[in-house]
Amino acid sequence: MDTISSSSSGPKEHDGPVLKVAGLTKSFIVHAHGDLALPVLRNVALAVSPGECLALVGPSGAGKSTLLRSLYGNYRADAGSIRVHHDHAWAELVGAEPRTVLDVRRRTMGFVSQFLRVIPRVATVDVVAEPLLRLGADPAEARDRAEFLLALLNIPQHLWQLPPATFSGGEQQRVNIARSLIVDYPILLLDEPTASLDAGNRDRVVELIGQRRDAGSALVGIFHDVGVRELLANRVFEVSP
Ligand SMILES: Nc1ncnc2c1ncn2[C@@H]1O[C@H](COP(=O)(O)OP(=O)(O)OP(=O)(O)O)[C@@H](O)[C@H]1O
Repeated sequence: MDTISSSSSGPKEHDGPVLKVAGLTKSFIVHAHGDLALPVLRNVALAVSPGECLALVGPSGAGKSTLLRSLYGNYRADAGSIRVHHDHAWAELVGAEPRTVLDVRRRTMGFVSQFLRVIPRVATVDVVAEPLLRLGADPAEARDRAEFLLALLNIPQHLWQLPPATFSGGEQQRVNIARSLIVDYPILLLDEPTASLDAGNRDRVVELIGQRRDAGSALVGIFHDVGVRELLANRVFEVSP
């Protein structure tokens, strides 16, 4: 398979960890039950370096998704620190201003989820190109790269001009992967990136993500498929309930 390169500065800028988590603690407050506190993460500490892929493992309900979403800033931590190497410095995400979190997401830390947040009426090729355009890329170059990724991920060409709202689950997932990989993020969070894919597409996505790891991205992921985990992860992190 072709190796893709990006117009962004690329992941290999820093030796040592690019993501450092310490003392991370998170409870959910369940308002329907008298503001009951449900502790999920207690004192989590981890670090991930360029070229590494850390798999989050643990039983269902242990807190893997909560940890991944907390790293991306979707959930607010109660205590602790999430530091990301961003713009040649360290950005602390716990307690950060929303604009800091958004800037880290735009340039440094991508998230590949199972589900595409469909934007109505926007053509698939533009959905995929958008993260690169936001970084100021040339529109023709962003479009070329979007088309390249869509072809690589087996999205038929006649679908590229249509909005992905009516696509199958697996097609939407591949559009989402193309959109998440169009920027060469130094850190990539992966939530079951191959969940609804057939074997051929799963292998292609695994290869693409493996290329990112080998090119120096730091990956943290949830991979329920043991075969996928074994191909991608070089370390595991046990999330305890
Ligand atoms: N938004 C929320 N509000 C309240 N409780 C939540 C919320 N999200 C998750 N939880 C609870 O936190 C715990 C951890 O959930 P989480 O989804 O992180 O587990 P997981 O390890 O990813 O599980 P699985 O492997 O089944 O996806 C569960 O008990 C869940 O019910």
